[in-house]
Amino acid sequence: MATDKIVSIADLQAAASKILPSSTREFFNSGATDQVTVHENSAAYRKYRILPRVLKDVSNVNTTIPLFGRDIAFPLCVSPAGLQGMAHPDGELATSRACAKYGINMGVSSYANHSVEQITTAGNEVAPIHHVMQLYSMKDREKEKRIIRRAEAAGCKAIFLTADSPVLGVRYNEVRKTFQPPAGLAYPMMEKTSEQIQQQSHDDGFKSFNDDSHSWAREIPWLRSLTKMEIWIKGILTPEDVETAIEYGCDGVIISNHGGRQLDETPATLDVLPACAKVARGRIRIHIDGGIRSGNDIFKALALGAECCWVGRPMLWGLAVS
Ligand SMILES: Cc1cc2nc3c(=O)[nH]c(=O)nc-3n(C[C@H](O)[C@H](O)[C@H](O)COP(=O)(O)O)c2cc1C
Ligand SMILES: CCCCCCC(=O)C(=O)O
Repeated sequence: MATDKIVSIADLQAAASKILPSSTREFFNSGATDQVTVHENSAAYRKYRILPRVLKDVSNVNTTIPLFGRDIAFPLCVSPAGLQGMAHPDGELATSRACAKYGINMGVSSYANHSVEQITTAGNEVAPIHHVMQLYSMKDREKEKRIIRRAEAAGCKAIFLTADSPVLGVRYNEVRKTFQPPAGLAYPMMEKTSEQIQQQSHDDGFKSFNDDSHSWAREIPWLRSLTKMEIWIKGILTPEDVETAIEYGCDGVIISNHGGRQLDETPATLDVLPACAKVARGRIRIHIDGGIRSGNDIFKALALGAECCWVGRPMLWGLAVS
């Protein structure tokens, strides 16, 4: 499809899906087991209709919102997603430049194929942009500390602790295709070269780093003792966990099910948003991701209690066609 004919995220997905090799396409597009949650994340937005009031002056609308100490252009940011080098050689550098160009913020995955220093520099060369550093709870706490220190020194404003991944989701397509990151891609934040990555299966790689004994009491005070960056929890789906995040003094939560890639048959994030926003009562920031594919979707999420939306796959599809 000619890029000037791409007018929607569905078009972008179709165009990217034609270009990408099948194992990359499936790694990006699919989710865990039967992908019930992948589909419901987007379907949930179709359950709501928009009732407009008319004869309102819209000649001068302001879509900005404050986030991490400055205004972003509109209530959308780019979720942390690993392995962007599979979509485009510039990977996260290109994402950072695009976010800067459009005045929004970016999450940097611990499994980025470029370093946080390179990524923050790339965006800031275009325009001022804020980044957040995504973290998993790691077995090697010294390595985790080094990631935090590097992120802080590179100017990141927050840690997004991903809380929904004690183990990597069971993704049938990754098993069927024996998914392996392509040779040549490294994880500089995890201090892993391409050669080291190739020596392990994708799943074993994740297991070898990830600490499945994680807990609120272990992670949050420890992170707080190490950094002045804001601490957000990514992957919350219940009002009870919003309340716990408040008790632990977290700055924000991302209502997220990891785009349906972790535990399948968790509810669509939009469906749990109102109850989560209700308990927050302005005591903690509430953002959302999962299945957001249009301005209408952003409008609905904001109407149901989110302050800002984040997107994962649309950015990967954009990288693939650029
Ligand atoms: C290919 C891919 C890689 C991802 N990698 C990470 C990651 O490293 N860390 C993380 O917290 N979430 C990761 N995510 C989840 C995203 O941050 C986000 O929660 C999800 O993509 C949002 O759903 P959407 O893709 O429907 O917009 C990844 C998602 C995709 C599609
Ligand atoms: C060993 C690499 C794991 C990358 C994990 C990225 C991720 O969170 C995902 O959803 O995939």
